Amino acid sequence: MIFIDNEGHTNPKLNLALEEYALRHFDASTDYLLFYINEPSIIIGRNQNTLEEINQEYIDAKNIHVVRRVSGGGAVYHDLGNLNFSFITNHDGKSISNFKKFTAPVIKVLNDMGVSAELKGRNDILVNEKKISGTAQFSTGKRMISHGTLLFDTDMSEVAKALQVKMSKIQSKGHKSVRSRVANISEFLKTPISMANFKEQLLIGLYEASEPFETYKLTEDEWKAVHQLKAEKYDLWDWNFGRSPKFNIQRNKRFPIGEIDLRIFVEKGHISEVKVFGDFFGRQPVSDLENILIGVPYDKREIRKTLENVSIEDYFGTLETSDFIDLVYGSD
Ligand SMILES: Nc1ncnc2c1ncn2[C@@H]1O[C@H](COP(=O)(O)OC(=O)CCCC[C@@H]2CCSS2)[C@@H](O)[C@H]1O
Repeated sequence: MIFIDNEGHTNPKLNLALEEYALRHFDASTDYLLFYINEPSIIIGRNQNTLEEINQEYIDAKNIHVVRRVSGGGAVYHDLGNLNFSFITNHDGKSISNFKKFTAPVIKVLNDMGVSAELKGRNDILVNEKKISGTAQFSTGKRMISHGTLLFDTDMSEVAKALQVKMSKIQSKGHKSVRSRVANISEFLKTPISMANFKEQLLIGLYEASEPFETYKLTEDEWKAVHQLKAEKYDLWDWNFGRSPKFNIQRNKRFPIGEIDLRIFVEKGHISEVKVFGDFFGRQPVSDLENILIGVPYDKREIRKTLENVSIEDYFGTLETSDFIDLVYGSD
């Protein structure tokens, strides 16, 4: 087993790029272990609709990263109190759902620390019925990633707030997260230890489970390639938001001019169809407004920009542009 040194980076986009790079390009004749800790972020599963998983207003205000990962499963919150472990190994054709193999050594180390952790359900590690770790896998060709979180001393109020979805009435085939009661490992330790110490103990425990163990430092060229993958994938709105499965939203609201009922269809992150119904009267056919919105990324800033020079009153009578934007994107 070779331990990959991530040099203490805490940018989730860089860490996920490093993980994917190692999966695709590192020596396929050996196993790797990577640890990473991310600054506040929500990490979305491969097949999720990002907007159905996040509290957009909250994450904007708090500058929380939103990043999609390559593995499936639900959305989790990371901060500097959450340690991620990632095994990069060969794929034997069977073990793609064999989480046990990868979680067992981690659980053993926790048990040795006096924490009564156990694997529950398909892929959660629980202590006293509370989740302290969520895991997921991804495979490509002969290689696979089996990775998981370890809530050590994460700010739990942030977990709840950042993942509390406000976007209403969305329908999609996106994978929905399974919400659980969560806890920090530090709560279950008799003697308090720091994250650095926890990380070290975990590494030593995993080391004992699979000697020989050495550390690998990436070359300058490899780091360059990791940064390139970050720039071309993990930094992009198209990957983090746009790649969501198609969804539709239905919203209606009563205004002094009458009721407006809206249906929006979003594909590959862009508005593909809009239907506006209602008992309002405008000077222009509302289908013109529907057409203006087609092709626009389903993103509040982009929608605002598109409607900047559009006279909303032409379509509805007395109605503020901001009220219409709130109807299109939601303000709740
Ligand atoms: N950090 C963290 N760890 C464990 N559980 C969490 C965390 N954040 C939130 N949650 C809880 O899990 C559910 C979602 O559970 P769900 O089962 O839907 O999803 C997962 O567990 C995915 C784990 C992905 C692990 C990857 C490893 C490296 S990068 S991310 C969420 O609604 C919260 O209740």
